[in-house]
Amino acid sequence: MSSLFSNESNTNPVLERDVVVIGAGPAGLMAARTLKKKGLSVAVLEARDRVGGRTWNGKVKDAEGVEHFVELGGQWISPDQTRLIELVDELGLETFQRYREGKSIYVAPDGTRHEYEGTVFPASEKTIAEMDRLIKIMDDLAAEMDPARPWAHPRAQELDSISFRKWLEGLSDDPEAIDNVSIYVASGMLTKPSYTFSTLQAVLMAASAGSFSNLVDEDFILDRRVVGGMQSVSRTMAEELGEDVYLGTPVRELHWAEVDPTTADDLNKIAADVRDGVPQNGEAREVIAYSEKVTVKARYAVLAVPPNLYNRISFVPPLPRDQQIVHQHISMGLVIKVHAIYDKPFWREEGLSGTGFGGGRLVQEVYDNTNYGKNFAASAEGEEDQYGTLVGFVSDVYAEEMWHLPEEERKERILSAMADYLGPKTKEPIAFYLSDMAAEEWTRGAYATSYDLGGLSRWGHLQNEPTGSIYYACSDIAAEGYQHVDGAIRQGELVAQKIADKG
Ligand SMILES: Cc1cc2nc3c(=O)[nH]c(=O)nc-3n(C[C@H](O)[C@H](O)[C@H](O)COP(=O)(O)OP(=O)(O)OC[C@H]3O[C@@H](n4cnc5c(N)ncnc54)[C@H](O)[C@@H]3O)c2cc1C
Repeated sequence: MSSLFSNESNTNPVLERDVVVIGAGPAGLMAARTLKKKGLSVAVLEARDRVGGRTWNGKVKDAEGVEHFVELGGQWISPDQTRLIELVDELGLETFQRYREGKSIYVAPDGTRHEYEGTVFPASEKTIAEMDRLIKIMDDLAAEMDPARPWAHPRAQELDSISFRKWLEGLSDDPEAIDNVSIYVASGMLTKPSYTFSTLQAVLMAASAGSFSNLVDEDFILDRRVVGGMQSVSRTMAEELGEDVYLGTPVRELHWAEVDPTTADDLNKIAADVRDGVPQNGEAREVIAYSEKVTVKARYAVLAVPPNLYNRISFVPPLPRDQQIVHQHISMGLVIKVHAIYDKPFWREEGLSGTGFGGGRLVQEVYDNTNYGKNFAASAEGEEDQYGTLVGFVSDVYAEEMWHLPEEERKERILSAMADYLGPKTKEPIAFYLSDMAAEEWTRGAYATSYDLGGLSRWGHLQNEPTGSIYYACSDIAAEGYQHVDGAIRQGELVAQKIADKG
């Protein structure tokens, strides 16, 4: 079979390991850590020059040159994310709670600003009752779903054939209630417009977090952060793995099977075929992962990259037809994470928590994201940062709109939208930074990938099935902790266990 890498001119060092792990995000590192603990040898090949994937500690400078700590990617942990909570503890890391004292702000569709306490938006009684009714319907559906097998839900096909927006519109004629309920999954989680993904996908998001009511409760879903940033979880695992982690090493080609030549169609000149990912009568064979720096021969591969990036790797032979089709129907969402730093958390002096919501607005959610513990700024161990940080999110179609604006106009529009919640001081941060991973070659969007309409019920059952000796691990194909770091950790551990069980 012709190949860019498997030829005589390739003089890269060849490593022999039990398992080659592709991707040093939380899923890949957890897989490698677990495999190593079970006595298997590993090599982790990571495309970027850092570990952590979509978790990433960054910094932004103010005009005085002070560097402020920002989390460019994943950061929050909720109480149901028990495997991640345990791991943080095992790694000797600590967490702190998001600031939540004081009143929250709700900006209604007519632009009026309301202060409120608790988790119920101060909408009209009718809208609140309607939201409660819709949330209850979602809770009931989520309770019926096994998040490991959403395609097995009794109404899977029906719920997967209708967009979340259309489905909500069929249940309610209150657009404010629909906007407010849909943001928890659409802009708030899948970061796609609610008319582009199915109700089944929305129910999965709820089931993976325990219930839809959990998604609605920001004090639950955005509960704690890791002192030193979520990337510290990956960094600490990578430190343990030491020289087994190879940075700046994108895997370009993965050899995984011998095809059965008898399946070739000579008459029409169609190459031999790989059926069902089980060549050689079901025998998995050695894999060889090629990169520009090293080649790894291994008994198994763990592909720990988001599904939208599978096709960046050249599989030799090509993957079975099922996989080739499925991978075309999984795509990343799109969201800009806004970081605005202030001399102090001014909103607290006004009795505000920093939390604000407004369904359908440019910035639909803002939170106090003030740091804790020693990072880049002047704070110390065990103390809160003296600077105040706000984080906001600009999702899907709004994110597209913002990137097409000149930089100053973009900043002005976003800060004005945040000021709708927390007042004019919001417009004067001492430092400002927008993170989104759409321009990152090794992610290409945020927060995570999901299926297009109908995809989950049609192909979801294939996403965790190994292909020969290739095992898939990523938060985006997780059950509990779906699209979250907890899901990545669970997935990494699960595939490591499956491989170890094979011996
Ligand atoms: C802005 C943002 C905010 C988020 N907020 C939260 C949050 O608050 N809480 C939460 O729990 N989750 C959050 N998430 C999601 C969370 O970060 C992800 O679920 C998690 O990082 C997924 O881990 P993973 O290992 O599955 O994939 P990734 O983190 O994407 O890691 C995959 C790794 O594979 C590497 N890679 C890709 N292709 C190749 C190749 N060919 N060869 C070698 N390496 C390759 C990549 O460089 C990357 O390092 C957020 C994500 C983003 C982007």
